[in-house]
Amino acid sequence: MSMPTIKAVRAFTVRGGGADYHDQGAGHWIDDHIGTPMGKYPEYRQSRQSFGINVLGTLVVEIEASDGTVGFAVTTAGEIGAFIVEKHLARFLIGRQVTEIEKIWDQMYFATQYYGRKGVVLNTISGVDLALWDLLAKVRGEPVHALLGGPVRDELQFYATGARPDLAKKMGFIGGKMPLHHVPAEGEEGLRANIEELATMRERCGDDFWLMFDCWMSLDLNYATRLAHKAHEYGLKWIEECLSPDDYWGYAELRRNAPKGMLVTTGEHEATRWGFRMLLEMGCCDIIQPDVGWCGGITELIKISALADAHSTLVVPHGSSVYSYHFVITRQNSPFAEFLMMHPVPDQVVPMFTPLLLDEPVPVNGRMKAGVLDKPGFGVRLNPDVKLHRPYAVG
Ligand SMILES: C[C@H](O)[C@H](O)CC(=O)C(=O)O
Ligand SMILES: [Mg+2]
Repeated sequence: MSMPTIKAVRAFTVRGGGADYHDQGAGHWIDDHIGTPMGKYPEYRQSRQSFGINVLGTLVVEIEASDGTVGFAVTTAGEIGAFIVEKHLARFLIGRQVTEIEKIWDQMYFATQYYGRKGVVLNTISGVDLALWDLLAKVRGEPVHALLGGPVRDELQFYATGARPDLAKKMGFIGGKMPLHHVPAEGEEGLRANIEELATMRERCGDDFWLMFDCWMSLDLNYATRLAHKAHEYGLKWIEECLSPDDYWGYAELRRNAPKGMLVTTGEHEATRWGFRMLLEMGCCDIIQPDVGWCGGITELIKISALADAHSTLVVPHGSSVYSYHFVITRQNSPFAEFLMMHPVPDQVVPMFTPLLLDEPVPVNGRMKAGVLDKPGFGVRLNPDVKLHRPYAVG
């Protein structure tokens, strides 16, 4: 069977929400005194935007095939990503068959290795990879999950990430992960405030609802260990991303020190099979949380997930909307998924990448039927009302 070839690669940037979900307006829960590694500086404590969490913006990668089919994907990489796509990566795609995903990934990774390996370069490679999967699935007239082996369950179950687990419970989610608001530099008072918040949510949500803390790389080992033990009294299910992603040794120690029954999770800022190999072989966590838009795309997540499975470790991808749903529905070692609450309060469910995509599915009563994903590609369209900017158009 002759396959179409790749005719054009285009990279756009977008501001305001979308894949850079931290790029929100004023008053959003996601920018309200959340603990970060910059929290040691009082002037950067109240707002993550104050230290530039949203400087990148969204990158949209569009890939057009010789038969006119267009695949696309979105990730967090903005103008830097657009430069890398148009000036460097496009050469590995133009003229290739749409099936050559594995070879293209290998060439993108090793051609950028001298300045890449992680971070914005891997976000960008992920965006190209996801657009290739979208394109191939559209050419074949199938959903991406079918290319990955098909669903292993009838529906996805979600926990919600947001400042109000009590509201998430009312909306049918299986759990609520809240941001940790105070960092070690805020002392014992901050630690007490963190625990009081958990106690309040436990009171409102009852004993059986999952509650988790997302610590967004903001703690040190000693504080994380103390927090974990105090939070255990309130049945905290897991403690997430406590330390720097580079501190594999700290994570291994934290996992040894954590109270029995509490899970240690991390990995949303980790990338590639080599990065996750460190987390898995060093026994850093109970659940890995790769973001498919940052870790290397679907091509790399397949390898990361297989490695995790061999280490009896669950894979619950970070955010990433449809790109994650199409993967999670196909894997036994991904028993549930994350839904990031992007409503500012958040008292209602809105699409995670709002307003960038059309047809982006959302959980209903904390669940999503597999059939909702039965559309060609990732099943989403770019919203024509959102203004795209192409800074590095070639030719
Ligand atoms: C709420 C967290 O600080 C972050 O914005 C999202 C995240 O880490 C997660 O969803 O996990
Ligand atoms: Mg997180």
